[in-house]
Amino acid sequence: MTAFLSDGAADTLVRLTDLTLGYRRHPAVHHLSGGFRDGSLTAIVGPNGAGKSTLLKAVVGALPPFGGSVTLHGLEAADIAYLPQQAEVERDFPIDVLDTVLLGHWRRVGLFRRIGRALARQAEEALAVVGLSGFERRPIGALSAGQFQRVLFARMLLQDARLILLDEPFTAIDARTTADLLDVVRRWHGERRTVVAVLHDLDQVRAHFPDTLLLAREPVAWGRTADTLTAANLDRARSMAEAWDDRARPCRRTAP
Ligand SMILES: Nc1ncnc2c1ncn2[C@@H]1O[C@H](COP(=O)(O)OP(=O)(O)OP(=O)(O)O)[C@@H](O)[C@H]1O
Repeated sequence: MTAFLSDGAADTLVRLTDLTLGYRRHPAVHHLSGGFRDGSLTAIVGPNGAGKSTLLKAVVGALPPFGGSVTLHGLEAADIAYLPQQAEVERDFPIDVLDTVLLGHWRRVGLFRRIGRALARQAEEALAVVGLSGFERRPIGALSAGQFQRVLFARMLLQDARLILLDEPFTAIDARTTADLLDVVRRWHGERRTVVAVLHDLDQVRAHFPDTLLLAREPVAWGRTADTLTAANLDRARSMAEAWDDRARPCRRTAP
């Protein structure tokens, strides 16, 4: 059975209305409607190229929709933390771990305000939460992929965002680091922040994520994880992705 979250719920923090997204007029996500509830913890899953990263980019406002809309209820830019895929994060510049974490504050304190002792202490505490005490003065270029991901989570801890969007946060990350960072995700959920994560490990999703959006260019199902990740829905997502033609012409379907 296909379940869809009602997008009219009063506690919806992010509402998607008949959202169609794409690049250079080629659609990547079609006619998606639904909502992320305030305080919910949602996984977005689907085959490669299903439009998962594209959807996160639209929610942060980095990609204007072809059609439909993203409505953020009572959220400002500073309330949103977005972690792109590792491959998209630049770490060639000479900056150390502590300063990277402190960048989590820039939207609130401004780039050129002096960082006081209290803020530096918060950054150190965030590093302790992710298991990186003692790494403060290490250049970020000298970290392993897992250590760097811990730094980015520490930065998000400092950001104190209401909506946290994570794009494949545990890809190429070892089991120990994944477990530690999943603890951070659970902590955010316990604090009633809204967390949305693009993930590929379905066992991990079933174990830790109460809600799931299954996407295959078009939405397949969106609701409680157990109702969404059924064999039938997963089969459907697979066949929808295989049937997709990347050279498809711009979408002409009208809203239902
Ligand atoms: N910058 C871009 N320019 C043009 N097309 C793009 C761009 N980014 C993504 N696409 C295309 O949009 C479609 C959806 O891509 P997207 O990265 O959102 O998928 P995904 O579900 O996140 O995939 P994966 O699981 O492989 O990360 C794909 O066909 C992809 O090739």
